[in-house]
Amino acid sequence: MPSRKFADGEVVRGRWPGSSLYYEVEILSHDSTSQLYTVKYKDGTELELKENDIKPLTSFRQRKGGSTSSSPSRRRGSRSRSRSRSPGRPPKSARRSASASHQANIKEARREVEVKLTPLILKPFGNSISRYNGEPEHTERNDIPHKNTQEKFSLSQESSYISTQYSLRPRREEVKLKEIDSKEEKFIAKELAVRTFEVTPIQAKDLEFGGVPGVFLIMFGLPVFLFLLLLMCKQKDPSLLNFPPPLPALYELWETRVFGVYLLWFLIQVLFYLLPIGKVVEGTPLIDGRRLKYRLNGFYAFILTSAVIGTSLFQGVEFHYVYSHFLQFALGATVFCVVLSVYLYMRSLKAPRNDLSPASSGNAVYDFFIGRELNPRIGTFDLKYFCELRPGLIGWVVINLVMLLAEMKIQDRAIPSLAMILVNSFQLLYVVDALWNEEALLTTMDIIHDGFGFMLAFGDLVWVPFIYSFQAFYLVSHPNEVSWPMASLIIVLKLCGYVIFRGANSQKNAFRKNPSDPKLAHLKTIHTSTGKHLLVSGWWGFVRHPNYLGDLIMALAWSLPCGFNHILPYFYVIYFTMLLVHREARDEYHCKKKYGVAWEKYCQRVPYRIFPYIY
Ligand SMILES: NC(=O)C1=CN([C@@H]2O[C@H](COP(=O)(O)OP(=O)(O)OC[C@H]3O[C@@H](n4cnc5c(N)ncnc54)[C@H](OP(=O)(O)O)[C@@H]3O)[C@@H](O)[C@H]2O)C=CC1
Ligand SMILES: CC(C)CCC[C@@H](C)[C@H]1CC=C2C3=C(CC[C@@]21C)[C@@]1(C)CC[C@H](O)C(C)(C)[C@@H]1CC3
Repeated sequence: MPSRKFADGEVVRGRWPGSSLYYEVEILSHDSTSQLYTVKYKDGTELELKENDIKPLTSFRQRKGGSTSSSPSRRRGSRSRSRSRSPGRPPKSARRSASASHQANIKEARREVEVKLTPLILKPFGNSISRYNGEPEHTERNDIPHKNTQEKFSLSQESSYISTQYSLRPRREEVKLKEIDSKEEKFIAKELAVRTFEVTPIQAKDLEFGGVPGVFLIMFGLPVFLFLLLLMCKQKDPSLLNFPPPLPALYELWETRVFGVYLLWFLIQVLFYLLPIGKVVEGTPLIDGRRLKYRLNGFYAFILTSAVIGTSLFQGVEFHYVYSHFLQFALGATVFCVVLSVYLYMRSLKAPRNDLSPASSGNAVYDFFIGRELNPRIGTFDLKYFCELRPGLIGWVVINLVMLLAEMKIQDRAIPSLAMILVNSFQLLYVVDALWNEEALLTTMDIIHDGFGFMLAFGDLVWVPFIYSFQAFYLVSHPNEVSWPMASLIIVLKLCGYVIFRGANSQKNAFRKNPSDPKLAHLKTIHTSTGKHLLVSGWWGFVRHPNYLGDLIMALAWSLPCGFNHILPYFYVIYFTMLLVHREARDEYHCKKKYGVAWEKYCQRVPYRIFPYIY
């Protein structure tokens, strides 16, 4: 049996493939068949190396008077670029978790290090570390001499992501490096000037949602559609074959008191958001390396809201008012959302370029919809983050409760129907889960890529509370008796969906947080040119979006308690399938750009997107 020279866990120097440069790595495992070692660089990058490409730490010459200035952060002072991750600068979490002896090893190794790891910013937009270059082996490219800065930094017009690349250079090239750095800076500054929203040609960017006409239609069509749906649902026979009821005039729907109640609700949620309880975490790095801080207190806000609602019920507050003025509330929320969107657009005109969303295009209509500013904040108050989880999502649960009480009142029931209980508890679980796992929101497309504009404002503040509660609204005027065997089947379906949804989301979040989490050691991964890995087994080896699959199964379980008399309560499942299929396509587009051939490899290994053997 062939012997191995290095043991698992040993800290050694590994050659950066394609170069003669060595970096400190940790041996993770050894494959006796291929004779390859799997090693991990300090940034978490894992590679397979031959034994010849690995040297013990002791075989490196000790630098006299070893300065520790090899750290990119020290060399570059406080400039934001130094914050980018590189094999030479491990992420904070990795630094924290290392043992004391390992730390000593790292310090020792730093003194000896003969090379520099320089993160180079290639693109001026976005806040995720990504690049597209069409090949999975980032290691091969990094030592290519960059004679032509312009060529090296050529930017694909449609990409909106910041790209970070590790450049490996011997120490003696420091002076040259500085010259290149200053060229890079000039180039990036020039690029920034060119790639502003004012001058970016719209046609050069792939606009999503059908471009300007598409978003125009969505912005006017969706509110009208919302009111039509609610009006149809209130009809005795809500068949689609029936002529839709006429939309009431705006003045008939507007009630200042309702709007006041809505504002009060919003302000209570603002107050809860501002409470200094809950842990503070950092979001993903922004274009300039900054990481915004977010307080995770959504779950506390939910508990406090429940206490307020419980007390109000006890005090005899008439919650039926919300049901009897449901359309007026929907209009109040829509007006609020339009005002908010105008405010968001106006303030974005003054926002620094670095704060713009990678999705913004330069077209006023499109940007009003998609959101021009990525993370609009008033002080530490993050408007998008707040709206995504609080007033709408918690509001949805409160509206469901209102529907449950309305059902009891209108149908003269002593207890709510089983169908209503199922719908309420399933959706309550969904919302509590979102608030409990609040941190996961920070890596969603909405936070990382989309700006805060009409789309998310309307989605968060109007669509979620007034459409996602549609099944409960339907049951108030269209009772459906569910048998216990049927209820049991629906519960099993809901739980299956939840297990897939939560399992997939938790697996990915844990992997992104710590790729070498021992709990995930059994999972297979492929590495990508960005240094990040993609899971190709476990949930993410089943289909490419297992979390969407779970979410859709849950959506079906929410509609089934409404029975099969009408298609209307299945509207959510139909809409949600369309939303997630479209979202999957958007994500696919971004991932292809980010991961290039590695993504294609992943698609080959995991051919189905959402539904196994179907799509
Ligand atoms: N109820 C609702 O109305 C809605 C619910 N949702 C739910 O929100 C959740 C978040 O959705 P969303 O933000 O769209 O996207 P995902 O949580 O699915 O995240 C997609 C990202 O995950 C990473 N990724 C993709 N494949 C892999 C892989 N194989 N291994 C590791 N990482 C991978 C990529 O980012 P990177 O590599 O950069 O980490 C990709 O961009 C989902 O559960 C969804 O169902 C979403 C929309 C609406
Ligand atoms: C109507 C518009 C054209 C589209 C609106 C889409 C929005 C309704 C959704 C976009 C992404 C969302 C997410 C959730 C709710 C719906 C919206 C706002 C989410 C908060 C639901 C709970 C989940 O657990 C989640 C992962 C936190 C979701 C994040 C995305």
